[in-house]
Amino acid sequence: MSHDALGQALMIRALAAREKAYAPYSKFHVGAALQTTTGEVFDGCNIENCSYGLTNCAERTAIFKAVSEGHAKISALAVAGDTDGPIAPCGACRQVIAEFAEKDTPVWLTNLKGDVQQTTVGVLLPGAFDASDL
Ligand SMILES: O=c1ccn([C@H]2C[C@H](O)[C@@H](CO)O2)c(=O)[nH]1
Ligand SMILES: [Zn+2]
Repeated sequence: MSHDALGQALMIRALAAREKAYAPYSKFHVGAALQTTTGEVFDGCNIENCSYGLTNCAERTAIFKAVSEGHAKISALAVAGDTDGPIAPCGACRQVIAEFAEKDTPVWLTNLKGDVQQTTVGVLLPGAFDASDL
């Protein structure tokens, strides 16, 4: 599959996962989809809680699903939300993404209008704290 086709497939999967969002408080629905280095695809949605700080973002839901199934290496990621421009992952998710991806791992950020920003994990979190700093 070409790079562009992979991005398209993951964005479609992220948009589908977004439909499952549990977001009764913010009403802001987000979906994410990733491919692992072993070729599997995992997706996730945001899951809120009445104790707001316990919310899990879509990106981390997808990553935790993959890691808990034994796939701890991400080779590509897409995120979709109903934003004006392409969605911007929060800082917490950028750090968690960095844990399981390489700096040059491609990331597609999109919205419901079809705006797309193709970036990389290293651009999303320059100067990341990582395991080599420990
Ligand atoms: O990239 C993002 C940005 C926000 N959210 C969620 C968290 C919360 O449930 C809602 C509003 O911030 O959107 C995500 O899941 N991913
Ligand atoms: Zn987040």
